[in-house]
Amino acid sequence: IFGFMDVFLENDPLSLQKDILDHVEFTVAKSRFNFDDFEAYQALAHSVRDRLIERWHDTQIIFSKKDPKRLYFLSLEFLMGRSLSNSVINLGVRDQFADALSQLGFEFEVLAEQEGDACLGNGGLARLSACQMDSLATLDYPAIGYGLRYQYGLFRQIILDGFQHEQPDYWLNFGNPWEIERVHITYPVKFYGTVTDEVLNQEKYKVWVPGEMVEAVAYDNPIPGYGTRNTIVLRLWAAKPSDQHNMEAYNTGDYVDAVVNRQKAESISSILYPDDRSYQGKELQLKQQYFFVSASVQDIIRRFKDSHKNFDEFPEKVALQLNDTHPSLAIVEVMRVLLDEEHLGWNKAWDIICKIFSFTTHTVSPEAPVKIPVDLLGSLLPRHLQIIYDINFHFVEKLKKMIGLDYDRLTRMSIVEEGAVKNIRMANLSIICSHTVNGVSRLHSELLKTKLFKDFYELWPHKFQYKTNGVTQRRWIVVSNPSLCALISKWLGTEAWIRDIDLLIGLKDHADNAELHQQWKMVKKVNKIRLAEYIEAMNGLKVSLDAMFDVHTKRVHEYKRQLLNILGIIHRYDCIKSMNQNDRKKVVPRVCVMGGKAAPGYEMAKKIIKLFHVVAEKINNDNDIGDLLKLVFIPDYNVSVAELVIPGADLSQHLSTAGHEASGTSSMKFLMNGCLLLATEDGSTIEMIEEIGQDNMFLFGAKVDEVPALREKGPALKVPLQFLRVVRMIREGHFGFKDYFQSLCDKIECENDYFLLGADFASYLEAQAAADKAFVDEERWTKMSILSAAGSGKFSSDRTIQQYAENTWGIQPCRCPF
Ligand SMILES: CCc1ccc([C@H](C)CC(=O)N[C@@H]2O[C@H](CO)[C@@H](O)[C@H](O)[C@H]2O)cc1
Repeated sequence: IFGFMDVFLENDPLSLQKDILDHVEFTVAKSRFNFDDFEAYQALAHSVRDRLIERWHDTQIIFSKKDPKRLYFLSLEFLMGRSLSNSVINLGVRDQFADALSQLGFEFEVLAEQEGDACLGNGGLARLSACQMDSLATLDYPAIGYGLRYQYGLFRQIILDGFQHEQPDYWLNFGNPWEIERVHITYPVKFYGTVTDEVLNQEKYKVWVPGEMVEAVAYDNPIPGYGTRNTIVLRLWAAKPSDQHNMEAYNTGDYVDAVVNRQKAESISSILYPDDRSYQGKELQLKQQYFFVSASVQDIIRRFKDSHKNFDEFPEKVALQLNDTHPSLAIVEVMRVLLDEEHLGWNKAWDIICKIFSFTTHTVSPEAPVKIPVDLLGSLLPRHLQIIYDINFHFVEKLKKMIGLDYDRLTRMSIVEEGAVKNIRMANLSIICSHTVNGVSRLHSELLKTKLFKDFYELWPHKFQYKTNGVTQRRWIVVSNPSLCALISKWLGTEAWIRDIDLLIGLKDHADNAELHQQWKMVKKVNKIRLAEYIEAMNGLKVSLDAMFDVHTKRVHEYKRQLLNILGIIHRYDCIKSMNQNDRKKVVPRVCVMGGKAAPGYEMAKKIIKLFHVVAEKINNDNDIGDLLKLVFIPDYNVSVAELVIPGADLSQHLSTAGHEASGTSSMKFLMNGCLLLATEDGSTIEMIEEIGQDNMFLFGAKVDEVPALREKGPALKVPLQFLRVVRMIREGHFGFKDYFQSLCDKIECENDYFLLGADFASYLEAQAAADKAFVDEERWTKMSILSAAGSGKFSSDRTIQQYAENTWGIQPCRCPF
């Protein structure tokens, strides 16, 4: 079509060597005869980037030619991790680069270790966004991700004497080869100020006169698809001082102050809020949310107006996805622009809003939905508050007609929460203004319909759907577990599963094949060795490869019940201690691996991390125990650490009290890597049972509909003696820090035990015993492991994105033809 095919960059080892050495000399500016691993990594990264940019340009050409409906994915968090390995694998040039490097005397894997993680997010929601971007690109959907370019990502977790300490993550210290600064793509963002009325050709319009302006600058991160030339973009905004500054300040001599003031602008996008529990109501957090929303909306409308005359087509060309409520101000911002700048009038503007927005919520707990104090919103965004009041007025008027004067319900559904402190309910705003409201698993969606958003479901049942989460098999098998990737391709006789994961089910036919069993065990061994080496390097602990590697890695939260795991470990230790030599021979050796960050202000979570360390201290140094039980806390758990831990796990734990985990996604990564799950029937685990069968999992605990009754019971609730015993051991200081852990014990004793650790303890121990029993039967375990991977296809983010594209966004693939 374009007749300039031959301009493409060559990928033969010789051309690659030349490109890398050119970047050493001209990009890294080091002599091509003397450069170290990090400089080699930087040169390698730039060579790969060149190929990403080339494909990105070709993709943009197709998109602007075909002018398809586009998806705009708005998320305040993207947990991208490392880009090098994923990029060369999706570009299909990993081996070529590895060859070129080895001829230059470098090893690809060694250079890959030089890259730091891009940790621009907290946990589940953030990593899900990254997996979904990979699937959007791979499935050739015309999409753009919008977010914030934090200068400080999620804090580095340092463990000192068993306590978590946070260190700032200045990840841009040595530059970032995976982004392209778009100095010409900038937008002014306004804050504060007043709203006045203006009359234009007899029409009255609102004009917002801001009190402060900053500049948003775009940084583009190319996202390559796998097995396609399509490469889409993740556009992250950074705040810069606006050059519209009032000269006045300078002339009055306080020049330095004026410049310092300017500098302050940059702080808006500087740091990620490390708390994934609830909105702190901080002004800076709200400024961040509006800053990225305003820049993104201006960019979306600019792109639309570049090739469309009027807004009638807008809903046919634009789908806006709200990743939880954090970007929901986008609704009000689009309304403001359509009203105040495009002068479309209320009805036309409102009609467009209701056709373009879709909202996905990721939380179940009633207190999580974001509420913004009216005062704060009114001072920072005076025009937006007016529009929210108008939206609410129209909504409540309509509601009255539909449900009559049921004041309780009207009050519950109002966007404005009256009370001592008036708040704006961002979840209500998001539901009212979105055509679709998605949960992230089937159970989650049921809970939204019957509890969290019951009023809205009864009003608009058609709006409520669910898209069970998924993870990308490119990063979570091909990149992180190359030996399993090769084994699967060999037994399926194709690599097509990497783009079409349902083919994985083909492994089921070989689930009893001894040869596969032997090779499957070998792959797990290789990955356990890699994990054991990392543990020894990080913790100085030598662990036995014959032990069951039992892994519990995720953010630390009381509802995720890392404490239940620790109580189970203390019970196991206590049992072993009271055994005679002979019985000890029957004990299945365990290496209990825990990892995860606690939000800095989350005291209880930090106590749980400390408790794990003091219990580890006791058990790991108890000669009676030896290799029967070892505890390892992996510090600073992030994406690249997960890529190393997950392939090496035999068993992974997902212990959330039923009804508390919206979905869970780490469980999906473990499943894909043939790791068996010990879990409660919560979130997406329920759908896993349907896919692989409960015989291949170790399930325990109260089911979601049993929880309320158990909570009712309070002090009458029967808890096993073993539970009381292990809690008493902690209370009595068996592991030290007696006083420090009292509050932790208080929270799990009888009526306070909101997350039902006592109620679930007995069945938890049974599930653990069942896992021990299965583990010693290697062929049974290996079969369960093969069937777990074989049945994991549903949990690919490709399936999730396909469902969103067809049922929510109404977008079609637009593939680069060459
Ligand atoms: C404003 C503070 C804040 C920041 C992030 C969040 C996230 C929504 C928390 C989160 O990551 N939730 C997790 O989302 C995953 C992806 O859908 C789910 O799999 C997890 O069950 C859910 O806990 C809440 C509040």
